[in-house]
Amino acid sequence: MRLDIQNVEQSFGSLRVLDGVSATIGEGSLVGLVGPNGAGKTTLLRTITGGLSPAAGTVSAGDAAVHDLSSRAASRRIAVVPQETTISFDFTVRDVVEMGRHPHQARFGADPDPDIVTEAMERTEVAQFAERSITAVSGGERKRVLLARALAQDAPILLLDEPTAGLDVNHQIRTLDLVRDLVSEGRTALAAIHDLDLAARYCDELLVLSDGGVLAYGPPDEVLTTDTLRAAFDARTAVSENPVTGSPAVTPLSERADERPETVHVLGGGGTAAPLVRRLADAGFRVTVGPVVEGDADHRAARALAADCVTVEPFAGVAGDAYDAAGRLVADADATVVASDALGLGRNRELLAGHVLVAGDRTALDAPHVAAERVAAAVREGEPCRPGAASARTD
Ligand SMILES: Nc1ncnc2c1ncn2[C@@H]1O[C@H](COP(=O)(O)OP(=O)(O)OP(=O)(O)O)[C@@H](O)[C@H]1O
Repeated sequence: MRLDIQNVEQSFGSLRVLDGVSATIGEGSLVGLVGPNGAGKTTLLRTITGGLSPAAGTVSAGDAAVHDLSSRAASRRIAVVPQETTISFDFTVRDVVEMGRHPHQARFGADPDPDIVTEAMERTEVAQFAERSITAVSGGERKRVLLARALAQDAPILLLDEPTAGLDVNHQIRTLDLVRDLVSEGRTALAAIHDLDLAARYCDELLVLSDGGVLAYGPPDEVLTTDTLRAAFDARTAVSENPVTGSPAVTPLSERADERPETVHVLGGGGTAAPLVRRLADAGFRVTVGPVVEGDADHRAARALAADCVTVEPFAGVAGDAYDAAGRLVADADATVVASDALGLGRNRELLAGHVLVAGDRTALDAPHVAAERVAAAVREGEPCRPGAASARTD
């Protein structure tokens, strides 16, 4: 069933939290709702379920406007796993999961499908403590019980508010695997997820909420860019590819860039530049890189940091264009670092004339923090450039 959110507005007193949010979640897809604290994710989820009436706009589940439905009818279409998991009454786990069946029960009739409760408990791995009081299970277990309740509700649309928060790594993965299974069975899911890497790995699309509006909505690898993350979270990040899952991986970087407006150019090759590039970026420098071989570790590090980078084809050698482009980056940089003198300076010697700081030997590889500190100190002192001293070392 499709979920359609059209121009939804929501305010608390004078605080405008949602300011014209629109998105369509297609049937059978899992969309991750991401955004900074206070962006309005929970408010949007509560508005979709009918828990809050929108100040303006509409939410449709399939062909019905949710806010025109009775709460029973709405609950047959949309099930929720809330963020707040405190349940203080002394119900058993099974009682709580059975509550999910209310929308399907006639007032004095039997549940038309009682097995669904057992199945929901098995799928969420809570059956083993079904008869225990809900007050006597851990926070993570309670979260899974609430997921079981939502499954028992057997609604085509599933909303999840931080389904993995407080879960151990094993149950984070199992929970999202289960949500993925539910989606492949045809359910439509919208899940607020703070962990961007998990969101990118599991969701078909990400909806980035920021300042009450939709900042971006699309496949994770299109949405998770350093620019969007800066705009949404006001954070400096590197976006790379998770080597195991192939999905985007977001690494937040420290925010010292403003204190260090200098640019450092790194010359490397064969993976020698990557450790230093990361360290320098983390120390707040703007970093440029190259020439490096297309697709190698140095190139991947530069791409993850959205750093200006000159690349050459594998085995092609550095051709004139790449050489000139690298020359421009060197000329624009406040300092240039040769990550490893194993490169042999060769033609680079010309490139570097007047801009040289050689990190030297294996320091950049084996102890990038030492090399980065050295570069930082030299740049701070303003004397990294000894004209023509291409072979000068600081180690
Ligand atoms: N009942 C309420 N009364 C007043 N303000 C509220 C209420 N509920 C939420 N807010 C405010 O609305 C804004 C959005 O809150 P919301 O919980 O939707 O954000 P969120 O994106 O889910 O945040 P988080 O990532 O921290 O869970 C926040 O500034 C919050 O303080």
